Amino acid sequence: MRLVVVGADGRMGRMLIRAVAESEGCTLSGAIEREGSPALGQDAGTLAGLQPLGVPVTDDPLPVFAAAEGVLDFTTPAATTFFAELAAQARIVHVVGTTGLSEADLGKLAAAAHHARIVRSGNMSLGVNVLADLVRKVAAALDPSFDIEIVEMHHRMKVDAPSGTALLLGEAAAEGRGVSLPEVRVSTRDGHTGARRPGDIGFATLRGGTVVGDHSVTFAGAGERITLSHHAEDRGIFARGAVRAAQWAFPQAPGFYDMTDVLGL
Ligand SMILES: NC(=O)C1=CN([C@@H]2O[C@H](COP(=O)(O)OP(=O)(O)OC[C@H]3O[C@@H](n4cnc5c(N)ncnc54)[C@H](OP(=O)(O)O)[C@@H]3O)[C@@H](O)[C@H]2O)C=CC1
Ligand SMILES: O=C(O)C1=N[C@H](C(=O)O)C[C@H](O)C1
Repeated sequence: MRLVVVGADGRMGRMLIRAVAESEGCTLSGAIEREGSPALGQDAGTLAGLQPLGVPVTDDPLPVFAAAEGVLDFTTPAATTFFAELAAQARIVHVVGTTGLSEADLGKLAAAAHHARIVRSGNMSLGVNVLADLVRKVAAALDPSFDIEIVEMHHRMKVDAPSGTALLLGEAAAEGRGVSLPEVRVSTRDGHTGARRPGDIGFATLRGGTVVGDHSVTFAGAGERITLSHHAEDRGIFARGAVRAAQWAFPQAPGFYDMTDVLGL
């Protein structure tokens, strides 16, 4: 499968180039960066710490998308909605790892999914998606008097909060409990907040250092607590998940999919 990496010089972009190069049945057919990026013109393999792959980084996505079968996109919301339109025009697979997307951004992706095969997830790792399944089951099994709190920690450069993974886990908890996350979500607490409202799902965000991604979901009841957690140690888990998603989506019909479809969860 001919794959393009957009945001090629990013933390995930470089990891994705490596994952594509190491995946059987995949070749890197293009690497895109934004206009003015110092990576433009460099070989994508060299950029990712590999031998040269003969793929120069460019800021012109049109010819690159036209010659590709899929695009791996871990960039920014503005870039992702732009690339979704191009992927729809080219009728190719678009794997979206970008987090911090607004409802309006998601609407644009849904529109693009009439023609593109889009797989989007706040976390492309197998471990987190299995964790989400467990969270859904635990939330359904426990009575609603258990308070649900989600804590995440990421590196100091992360720009969005709560993380896409925290929101994915919150959605799983809300689904298990049969409630709508926007109605029970509490993402900030400061000052005299009053007592916890029964049924709320709380989010706490920590930022610092080089943490790849830590998430935990605590179910706190009267006299007991259950905590389920995941610790990402290497961004390769997200990159390999993204390549797997692209390969899964290749034979599918146009549509909007997520990692539960890819992994059959
Ligand atoms: N779903 C998942 O499993 C995971 C999701 N993520 C998400 O992926 C996203 C990227 O994370 P990360 O790699 O750490 O971030 P980085 O900032 O390191 O990488 C983003 C890259 O995209 C580039 N970029 C921005 N705009 C454009 C554009 N218009 N065209 C081409 N390239 C562009 C940036 O360039 P420049 O810096 O020059 O602006 C940068 O190189 C985040 O939203 C993060 O939360 C991360 C890990 C796993
Ligand atoms: O920005 C990151 O680094 C990560 N972002 C994703 C998120 O928002 O959950 C996935 C992973 O935790 C790393």
